Amino acid sequence: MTAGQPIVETRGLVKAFGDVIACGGVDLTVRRGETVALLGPSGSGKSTLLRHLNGLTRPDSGEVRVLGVDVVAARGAELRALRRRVGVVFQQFNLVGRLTVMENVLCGALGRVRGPRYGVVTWPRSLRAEALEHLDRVGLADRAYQRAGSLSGGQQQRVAIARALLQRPELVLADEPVASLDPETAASVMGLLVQVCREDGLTMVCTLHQIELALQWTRRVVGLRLGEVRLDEPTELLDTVRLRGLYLSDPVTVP
Ligand SMILES: Nc1ncnc2c1ncn2[C@@H]1O[C@H](COP(=O)(O)OP(=O)(O)OP(=O)(O)O)[C@@H](O)[C@H]1O
Repeated sequence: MTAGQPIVETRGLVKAFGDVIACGGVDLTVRRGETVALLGPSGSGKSTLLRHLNGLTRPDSGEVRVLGVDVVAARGAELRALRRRVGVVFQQFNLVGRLTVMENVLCGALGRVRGPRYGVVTWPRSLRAEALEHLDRVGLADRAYQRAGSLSGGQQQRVAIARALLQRPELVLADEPVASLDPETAASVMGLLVQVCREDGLTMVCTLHQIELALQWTRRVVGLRLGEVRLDEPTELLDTVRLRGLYLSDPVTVP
């Protein structure tokens, strides 16, 4: 893909759960290399929008194209192939606590090997070396053979980032990646996530609750409210006061 090419495109994306309109006709284009934060109050549809991007949720109507793939039409092998190109970072890290840090990171490469793996030594040496490099990038190479469950929340999320990188993704989706962390750890993990994505030229879309982190680390903010895009601007044009407008109890428009 060339620079600036659309990586994510949604057109008229509608998704309702009963009477609740989670996405009310969302048009969104994210280009290669962008780092985008989805902001908005609880229930504004951020996670639902994100889940459409790797086919975890299917829309009632509208189009979703990711990395050139029609996600709405994709099934089976095509959807699995797309998901191998999309790294996901979850709020709760989703590590296997009883496995070592290294084994958790290696799980990011499951789409690149054939057959099951039992223990670190059954993975190709080249993948182990690559996993260790990513652990080094997130500052945890010295913890490679420790049980993942024994790490702090911030460390576990760093392992999850290394796992996502080992997938060699083109797009990273992060659903509230720092919501479970204390403010200082949240800021450093968010900074790390953006830094590694930039270093590798990856496109990143995340949902966030912290306005300050969006302003500090992402290049563009898409503000949602009641399932609609109310704001879509480069971060450099935004400030805390304007973004707080998204969260007011019943704003007609964001100033
Ligand atoms: N699987 C589901 N079943 C029923 N309702 C759902 C489902 N998923 C989402 N919703 C509803 O859709 C709306 C949007 O939810 P969503 O989780 O996308 O919002 P959000 O902005 O990510 O919220 P939060 O910041 O609290 O995570 C909410 O009213 C939610 O209750």
